[in-house]
Amino acid sequence: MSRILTVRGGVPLKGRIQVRGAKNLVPKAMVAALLGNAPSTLRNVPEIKDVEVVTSLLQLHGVTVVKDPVTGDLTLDPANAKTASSSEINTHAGDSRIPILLCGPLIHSIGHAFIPDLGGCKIGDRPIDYHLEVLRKFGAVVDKTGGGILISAPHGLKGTKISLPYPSVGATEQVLLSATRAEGITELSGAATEPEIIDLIAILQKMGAIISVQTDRTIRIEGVNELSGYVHTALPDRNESASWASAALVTGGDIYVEGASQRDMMTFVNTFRKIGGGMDIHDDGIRFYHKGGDLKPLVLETDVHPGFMTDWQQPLVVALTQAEGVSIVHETVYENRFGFTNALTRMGANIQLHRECLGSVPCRFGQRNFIHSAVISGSTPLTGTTIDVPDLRGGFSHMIAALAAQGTSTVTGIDIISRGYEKFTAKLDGLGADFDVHESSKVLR
Ligand SMILES: CC(=O)N[C@H]1[C@@H](OP(=O)(O)OP(=O)(O)OC[C@H]2O[C@@H](n3ccc(=O)[nH]c3=O)[C@H](O)[C@@H]2O)O[C@H](CO)[C@@H](O)[C@@H]1O
Ligand SMILES: C=C(OP(=O)(O)O)C(=O)O
Repeated sequence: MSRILTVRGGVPLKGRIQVRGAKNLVPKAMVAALLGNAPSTLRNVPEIKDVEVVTSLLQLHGVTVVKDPVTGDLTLDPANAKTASSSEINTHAGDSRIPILLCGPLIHSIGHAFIPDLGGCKIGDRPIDYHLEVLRKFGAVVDKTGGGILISAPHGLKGTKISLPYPSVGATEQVLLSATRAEGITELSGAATEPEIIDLIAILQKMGAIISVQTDRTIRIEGVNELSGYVHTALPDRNESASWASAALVTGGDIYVEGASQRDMMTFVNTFRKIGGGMDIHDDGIRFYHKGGDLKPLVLETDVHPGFMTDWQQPLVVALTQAEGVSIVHETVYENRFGFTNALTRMGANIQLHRECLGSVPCRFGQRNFIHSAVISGSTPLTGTTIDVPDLRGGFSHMIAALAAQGTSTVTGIDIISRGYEKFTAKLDGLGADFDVHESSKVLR
C-alpha cells in the first residue's frame, strides 16, 4: 500500500538533519563483499530501499547479512555463496539498478549470474549496452533469451582493454568489480571518476586489489587471485545533502546538513553561492540557508564529475523558480530528466522546455529530438496542487515545491522517495514542515 503526503506549504524548513552513507555507494559496497574470502563490515549504512533490495538479493545468493541493531552497520559474509532461484531473483525485477553489478562478483564466486530486469529512475532509456559489452570483453557469455539475463564465463574472466564511449558510472563499476579478480591486467579508458567510484576503489584496495587511477580517465587494474573482507565507512550522500540544501533555498529556510562533505560537493557549493544561498562549511557538515533578499538566476549544465551532478539538477530547478530573472539549464547526462517540471508549471512556475542544447557542453542529445534544456523565468509564487511523483529526485523536488507553495498539496507515490532519502518524513518533521502522511484513509503521523 502506498503512502500519500498532505502538505500545507509556506513554512520555512529550519533545523538540523543527518545524512548518512551514499545511495550510490552503499549497495555497491555490499556487492563488493561477495568478492572477499572473509566477512566485510560496512558502516554508515542508511535505511533506504536500495539497501533492502541488495540485502535480499545477497541473502538469496547465500550471503549472510547481519545488521547491528544499534549502529545499523552491516556484516556481510559470502562464505556460503550459492546459486539463487531465478523466480526468487525475479521478485526484484524493476526494483533498482544495482543487480547488473552483481555479474562480476557472482561469476567469480559461483561461476554465473542471473540478473532480473533493472529498475531505477525513468529519466531516459538507460540501456545497459556498455555493461554487457564490458562483460563480453572479459570473456563472459550473455544470454537474454528468458526473462532477465543469464551471464556465464566458461573460461573465467580475463583482464582486457576497454574504452567506454561515455564515462558511465555503472559501466566503470562493472569493470572494477569484474577486473579485480580477473586473470591479468585490465586497462579502462574513458572511465567515470565520481566520488562514489573512488570510494568503491578504496574498498577494493582494502580487500587487496591493485588499482591505479590516472588523471586522463584511465583506470588500471592488476587482477589478483584472492581478496579479503573489508571494514569501511561509506562516504556521505552528496546528492541527499544537495537536495536538502535546495530545500533550504526553496522554502526560505536554514538547514544544517550534518555529514555534508565539501570535498565531494565543490561544484555544488560554487553553484549554491552563485545563486545567492548562504553557507557555513564545517568539518562535520554544512549549514545551507536563505540569506533573505533575491536569489540570482543561473546558467547551468549537468555533466559527469567533476561537473554539476545530474542528480542535483531537479531540486535546484525548484530553487531557480524562486530566483529573480531567467535561468537556463542544459541536462547532458540523461535525455529525459525534465518531465517533473510539468507539475511545477501547474503550480505556477514559468518553465519552457527545449530540444536544442542550450549550452556548450558536448551533448549526445541535441540532434536526437530529446527535450533536454529548460529556461526558467522567475520568481513566481507556487500554489499547492495534486502531484503524483515520477522518480526519486523528481519526487523530492515536488515535495519541496509543495512545502514552499501557498495552500495545500497532495503528493502521491512518495514511497519512491525512500529509495534514496533515509527517513525523509521524520527529517521533515524535525525541520518544522506542516504535513500529514496517510495510507489509504488512515493518518499515520
Ligand atoms: C545507482 C547509481 O549509482 N546511480 C547513479 C549512476 O547511474 P548509472 O550508473 O545508471 O548512470 P551512468 O553513468 O551509467 O549513465 C550515464 C549515461 O550513460 C548512458 N549509458 C549508461 C550505461 C550503458 O550501458 N549505456 C548507456 O548508454 C545512460 O543512458 C546515461 O545517459 O550514475 C548517474 C550519473 O552520475 C546518476 O545519475 C545515478 O544516480
Ligand atoms: C538516477 C538516480 O538513481 P538510480 O540510478 O538509482 O535510478 C538518482 O539517484 O537520482
